[in-house]
Amino acid sequence: MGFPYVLYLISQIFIYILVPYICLLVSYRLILHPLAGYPGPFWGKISDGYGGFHAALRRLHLITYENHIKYGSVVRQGPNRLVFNTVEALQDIYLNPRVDKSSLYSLAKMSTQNNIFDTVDVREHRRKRKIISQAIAERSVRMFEPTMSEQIDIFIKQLANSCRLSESINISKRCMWLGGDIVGHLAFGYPLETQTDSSNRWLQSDLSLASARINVYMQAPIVRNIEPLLRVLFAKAVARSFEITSKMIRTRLALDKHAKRDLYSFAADHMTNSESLEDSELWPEAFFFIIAGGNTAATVMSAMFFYLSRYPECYKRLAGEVRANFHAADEIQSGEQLRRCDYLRACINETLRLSPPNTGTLWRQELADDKTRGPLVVDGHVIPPGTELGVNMYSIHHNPKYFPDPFVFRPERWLESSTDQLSVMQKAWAPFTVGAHSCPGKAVAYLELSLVFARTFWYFDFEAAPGDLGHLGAGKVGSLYGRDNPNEYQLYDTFSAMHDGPVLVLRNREATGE
Ligand code: HEM
Repeated sequence: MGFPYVLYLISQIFIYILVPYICLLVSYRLILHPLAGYPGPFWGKISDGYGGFHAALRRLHLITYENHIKYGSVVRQGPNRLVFNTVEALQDIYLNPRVDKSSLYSLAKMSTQNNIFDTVDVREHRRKRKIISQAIAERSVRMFEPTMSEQIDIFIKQLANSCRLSESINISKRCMWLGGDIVGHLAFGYPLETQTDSSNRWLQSDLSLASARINVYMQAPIVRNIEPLLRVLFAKAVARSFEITSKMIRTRLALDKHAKRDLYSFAADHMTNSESLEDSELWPEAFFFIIAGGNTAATVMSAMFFYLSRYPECYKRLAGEVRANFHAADEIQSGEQLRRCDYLRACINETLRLSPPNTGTLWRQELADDKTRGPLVVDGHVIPPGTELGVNMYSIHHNPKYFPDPFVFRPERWLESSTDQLSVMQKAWAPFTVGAHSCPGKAVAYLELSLVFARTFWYFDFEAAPGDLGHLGAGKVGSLYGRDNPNEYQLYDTFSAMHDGPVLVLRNREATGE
């Protein structure tokens, strides 16, 4: 066997084995895995400020590994990206009229019309925001409360049912169904009924996929070029999403404009509207509502169930507060009694700190037509035009400079800290972000979370399921990428985070006699 033959053999091995292997590996690690949105060995710990796709790049050594917790207040992510971890940067970026959403947001567009989220034109965004905010402003939320309340009653009834059957409950799933059903009503006035009927439950997983898509495109815009291929690969998912959206639209259009307190009733006169999703300006907004409002609230609920089942002192204090403030289940609604539940609000705020649903970096950029003289300065750094900027939400919420013992669930910090410390924490706490694009759904989220927990504590006691089941959702000792803390609820950065667990067992409260 001569030398040329060996060379030939090596080249054949390279062409037929190594090249396909590398292609498969790259497509699996870079595209399919992050798109699928499932936790696995190639997902980075979010605390590094990169999460999702960048974790995959890092694994392939295509980017260097730098991390806030090790490297401090600002890290470079790629040639034109800076991620900060300070209060100064939060204000300099998100509250700065010279800075707005990065053009990356336009990559999220799904139909021919933009929605509020993927609109990067400042004036156009302002117009949409004015209309949409009305639908979820505090006053409108009060009118929507009876509908929300009905959905929460279904959630409670189903928990009671599982209690009766002595079932362990994966609460993450229940919260996803509840969150989806509430925003289905809020957006389209439509009963998705995922809590009671399993046939529409695929919607939540498809929406998680849509959210992972946004994340991948924002982390690596080049991947957007394979969208036509993805539409073929995920044709079934795309078709059924369009089918259900059309059904929701037809059902809603058959009713009077003001028959429901939903987004349609507020926006119908102000946005172009048509039965065809392609032409309508309103329906992409309503569809975005389901992504924005369903999964986010479900993440906070799941995380709060997790932390309360791990911190018995907090559990006891919250149970005591709820049971002392209300005398009957039907009193649990918005109003003075709910407002008096300070510890409940502190638990929600502490969960939003530890587990913000938008765990990653919300990218911003200096406006292209910025006429202001002088360079843009963020936290003392001069920023070259075109640089993408952001503060990583997970990192700043775990920065010990602002939150002592950052990994500990301590709702008391929101009630018992000194005025100075409280002011520091409030400036660094931004789960709804701040500025022109901050979340307009905050009032909906607080009411939903408060009612869910007040009613759950009214009817039940709960704890983590025994054995291995009870560890679902927790970090595991020995895991890589910082996922080794058994007391930390695990989130996966797919723009609006994914999660699984905790699994709980519930008991009916004896005091209620049920
Ligand atoms: C705990 C629950 C929630 C959290 C933590 C949250 C967080 C956020 C964040 C961080 C943004 C900014 C995203 C960005 O700049 O890229 C946002 C935007 C938005 N959220 Fe929420 N959200 C929650 C619930 C809701 C709910 C319940 C609704 C609607 C019913 C909603 C509707 C929206 C809308 C329409 C936007 C786009 C605002 C704009 O671009 O001007 N959110 N949310």
